[in-house]
Amino acid sequence: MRIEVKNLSKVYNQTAALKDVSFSLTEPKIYGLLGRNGAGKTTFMEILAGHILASSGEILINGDRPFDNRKLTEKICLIKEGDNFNKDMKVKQILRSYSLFYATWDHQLAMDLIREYNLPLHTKVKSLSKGMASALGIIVGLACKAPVTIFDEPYIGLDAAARKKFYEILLEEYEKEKRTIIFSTHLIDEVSLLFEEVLILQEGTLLLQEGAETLRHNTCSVSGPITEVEQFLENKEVIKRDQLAGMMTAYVFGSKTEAKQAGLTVEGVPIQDLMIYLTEKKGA
Ligand SMILES: Nc1ncnc2c1ncn2[C@@H]1O[C@H](COP(=O)(O)OP(=O)(O)OP(=O)(O)O)[C@@H](O)[C@H]1O
Repeated sequence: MRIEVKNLSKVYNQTAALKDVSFSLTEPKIYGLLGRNGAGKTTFMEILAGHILASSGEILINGDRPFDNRKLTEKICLIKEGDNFNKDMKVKQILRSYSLFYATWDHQLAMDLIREYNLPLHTKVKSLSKGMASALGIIVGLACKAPVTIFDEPYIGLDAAARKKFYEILLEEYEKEKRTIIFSTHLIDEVSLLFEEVLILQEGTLLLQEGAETLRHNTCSVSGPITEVEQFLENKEVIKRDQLAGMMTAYVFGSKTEAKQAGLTVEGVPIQDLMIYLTEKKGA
């Protein structure tokens, strides 16, 4: 589905959460929506899902506005950090209600995931542990197969193994059938390999929208003796430098080929460090 964000602003009382943001998501991809605390990510995702209204500007999904638009919201699923479900309903009832809402619901996948995450079908949401409630969110987000699926820090309380399983299944399902997945997380290093495109919000404005491959291609981590690394860094934009025992590792904008030719050890730059650098630089 084509998502067009046009001059989007949202003001809560005195706080401007989004300030005249414009961009488009034109293809089904896995998008990483990143940014520091309070950057406006949740606000954006809630407007996109039709849960709240913008103060000005708009989001159009295939040309339509999502707010109060049942035909469109049946194609969008937002899974948040918590409070996704009615606490007095049992897991089984939650699955049933979502299966009725989403025409694309995959019952078999939901049942497989219930087994995978060992969730009790007859327990009320209020009696689930934090991790179990997150697992239920993930199950719903995956099984609804909504053409626009949004995960906003969906895994509070889930352990590392359960999160890894989630990433694997997300990728597996995405490979079977591409859809627009927007993923917001602070555990960037864990998830960044999934991202095909990265958007960074900074204090309510869009700082960057770039293909993940391009980001990886245009940056590199170089290591070697301090003098050789410093020589390579001359006239380049440096993201980060670390020194230890006469050796230096630096993250830098530049081509990996050039760094290899300089005899340095070359690796990729973690997207998390890039995000920190870009948001600090703008804020400085
Ligand atoms: N309901 C609300 N009422 C008042 N201010 C709000 C409300 N929701 C968000 N804000 C403010 O809007 C700004 C953006 O918040 P938002 O939750 O969208 O950011 P975020 O990028 O999702 O942050 P985090 O990573 O911490 O979850 C913040 O300054 C926040 O305090």
